[in-house]
Amino acid sequence: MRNTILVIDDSETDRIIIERYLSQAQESFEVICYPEASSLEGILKMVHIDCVLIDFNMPNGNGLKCISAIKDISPYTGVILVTGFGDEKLASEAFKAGVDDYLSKKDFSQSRLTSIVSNVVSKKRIEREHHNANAELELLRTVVDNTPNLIMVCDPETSLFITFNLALNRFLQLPSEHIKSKSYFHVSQQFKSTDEWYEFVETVKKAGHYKFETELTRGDDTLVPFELDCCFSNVGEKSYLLFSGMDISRLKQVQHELLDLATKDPLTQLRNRRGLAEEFKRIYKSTARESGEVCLALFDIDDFKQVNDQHGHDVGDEVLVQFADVMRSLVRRPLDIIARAGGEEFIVIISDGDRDALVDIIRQIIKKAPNEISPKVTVSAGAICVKANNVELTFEKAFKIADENLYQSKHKGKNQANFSYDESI
Ligand SMILES: Nc1nc2c(ncn2[C@@H]2O[C@H](COP(=O)(O)OP(=O)(O)OP(=O)(O)O)[C@@H](O)[C@H]2O)c(=O)[nH]1
Repeated sequence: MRNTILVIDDSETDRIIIERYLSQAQESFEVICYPEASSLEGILKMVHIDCVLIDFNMPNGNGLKCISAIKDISPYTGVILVTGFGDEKLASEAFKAGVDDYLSKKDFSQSRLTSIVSNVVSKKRIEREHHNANAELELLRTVVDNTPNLIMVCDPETSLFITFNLALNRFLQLPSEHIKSKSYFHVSQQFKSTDEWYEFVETVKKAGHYKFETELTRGDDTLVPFELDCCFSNVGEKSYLLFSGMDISRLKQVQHELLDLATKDPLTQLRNRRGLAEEFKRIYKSTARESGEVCLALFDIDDFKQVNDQHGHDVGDEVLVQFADVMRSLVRRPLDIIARAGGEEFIVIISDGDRDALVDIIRQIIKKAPNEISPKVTVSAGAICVKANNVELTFEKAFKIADENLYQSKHKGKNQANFSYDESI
């Protein structure tokens, strides 16, 4: 790399000697010479100068006066004061003013000149690189502190926080000195013991990079869903566990809302038919394991067209909502399902109980509906009740049989339920 040296000396002979010495040096120097200091500021602003050699004694002022100007404009340009006198007092004054070195014309030689210039140039380069690295670090720290993501660095041995960003202060509502005495366990209930922590550390070590979803405890003790990205970093002899955590509560809420939109009937707030076949399969399998009964029933409001025709569509809607409430009041076990199949048709899947209890729930719905719904309506049902480990039954087949029984109920005069049991399938 070529270094640019600016020589300011009113003696032409000295300028020529300095230029020749530096040009012949092993290091690559580009030399610019000026007889006086008036254009110093302009040059420093326009050209990158690695080092200025300035003569102490010049007709329009001494070199010392220019030093602070050089330092102000270009703090990482080296300054070497050149003088013909060379006394100790001047040297100490020059260093106080900020020169990087001092060269007396008395013991001027090519090797002395080039070695002083080289040293000053490399010293200033190191200072500049150091300054730039610090500035980059500071910039990085600002970025890290301004990211909304949680950045946490933990000791893999103790799980203690080594360092973290401001987002963690805000999340925990704690000052840094308090956080530094805490560990990852303070923010997460993910691990029940230190053994589980070590197991996790090993998993990250093996995977290199590990991403997972978890809940972190905020300062106000609320649990917030987070996606954590975790990896190992070695600095010197020590290993650190780095976490970068993104708050995914909004994402989870949107996912939940989308799932609701996809699976919920907006009028009755019951679920719709989506995913019902898989759910029936799951319930059927687990009931079969316990040799229990499963009942699938189809309900249809009788003469519903007349309700709409006589009272209007809005009242018809209200009837549907009221019937949903009637079913909710009777079908209440955690595994039970009530869904709107479409129009005025509903599906109930119940499994927790013996056959008589399940049949009774279906009959109670039919009995309760006319008393609870206004304008008064009756309801018909078709159902299938089976001992789950007795017969193989898919949702589609159960639905078809229940639908045939519903047809029978309508055909026989409505306001009733008809059932099929495993013996007849
Ligand atoms: N208000 C309202 N009406 C609906 C909705 N979905 C379907 N319907 C109406 O439900 C009525 C169903 O009529 P039908 O299929 O003839 O049956 P029904 O009058 O109940 O006669 P049966 O089933 O034989 O007792 C139709 O008039 C549909 O327009 C809804 O979301 N809201």
